Amino acid sequence: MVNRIAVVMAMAKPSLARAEHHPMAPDLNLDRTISRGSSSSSARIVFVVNPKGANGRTGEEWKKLLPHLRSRLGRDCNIYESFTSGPSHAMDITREAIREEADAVVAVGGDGTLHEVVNGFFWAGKPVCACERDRNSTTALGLIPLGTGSDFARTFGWRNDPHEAVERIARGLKTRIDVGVINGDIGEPHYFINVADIHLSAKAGYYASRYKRFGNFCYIIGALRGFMGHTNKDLKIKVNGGVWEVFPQVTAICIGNAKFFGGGMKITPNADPRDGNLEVVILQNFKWYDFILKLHRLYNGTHLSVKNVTSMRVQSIEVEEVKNSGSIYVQSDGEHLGFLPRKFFILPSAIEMFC
Ligand SMILES: Nc1ncnc2c1ncn2[C@@H]1O[C@H](COP(=O)(O)OP(=O)(O)OP(=O)(O)O)[C@@H](O)[C@H]1O
Repeated sequence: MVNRIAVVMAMAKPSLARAEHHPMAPDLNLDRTISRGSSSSSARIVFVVNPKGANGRTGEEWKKLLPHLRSRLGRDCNIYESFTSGPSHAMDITREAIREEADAVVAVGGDGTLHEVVNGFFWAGKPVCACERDRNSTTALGLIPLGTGSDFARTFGWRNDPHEAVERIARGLKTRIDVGVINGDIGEPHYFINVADIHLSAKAGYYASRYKRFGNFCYIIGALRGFMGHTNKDLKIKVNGGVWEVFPQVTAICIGNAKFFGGGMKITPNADPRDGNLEVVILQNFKWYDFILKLHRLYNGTHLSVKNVTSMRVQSIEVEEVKNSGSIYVQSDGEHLGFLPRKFFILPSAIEMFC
């Protein structure tokens, strides 16, 4: 699909008129057309760029990448770029791109940007679709990992190397991946692609996000801040719609569609975003010194045999406090999502992704 024709540069804003080379679909009302393929079948790819990702590095790397992007994809694709103006904007851009029949939406940034793009694939609890489009042709997801942690990419062994990422898109190979869903008192469901987590790690992540300017060091600052005032809590858990079970003195629960979080910690080492399951890892009765003694095992994914660590594969899991305090943090893909109770479940093969 992605290997033909010539580069056309159009640096002005695209009009709402139908694209000259894509008569069946309207031009995308996005920030800018970077390059225009010359065939009527040119794929339309929207790059959603967070210019502030990784402390501004994403925006700079994106600018440097453009000449390569044009030369590698420009012959075959109409390429659009759209810069996010702030939190949640990537969701709106993605929804608009899907409704306007984009062939792919590519998140350019970190896990937060990817998370928002994934959430943009859904609206009011259903996948967004282009009304007039053939049911068999959907919008694919792509990723140019350029964030601080870029943890989702690690599951596939992808580096923060934008040239490699462009190559994956150029190859055009795709795989269907699962998406996690979170329901709670938040009205609409929320989606995650990487890891959702509860209690200490989620609190640490909440604080880490305030210190992204320090790069990966933000996770250490977040962890130290998370420990302040932390107490392990008795939680009730229901797996796959079964019976409620009490897990005493829970330190953290991590629910992985993929393997890594917190800037490279292999927390759910058996998770695979293509297997229709979530891997749940429960840490109980951990003290601060346990993290120091066992940190290397958390990073290399050998912690499942450690005392007070439980793991299971689930399709759904509900988590509540035994005594409700409303203060147990919940995080999804590194984004703060409020507090318990919550239900998590898997949507198998929900999105097609360049791999
Ligand atoms: N223009 C913008 N200005 C400020 N914040 C933005 C802007 N666009 C998006 N954001 C927010 O920035 C957050 C973090 O971005 P992103 O995930 O790309 O980088 P990161 O946090 O450095 O990387 P990682 O999540 O992999 O650690 C996103 O969740 C998004 O809400």
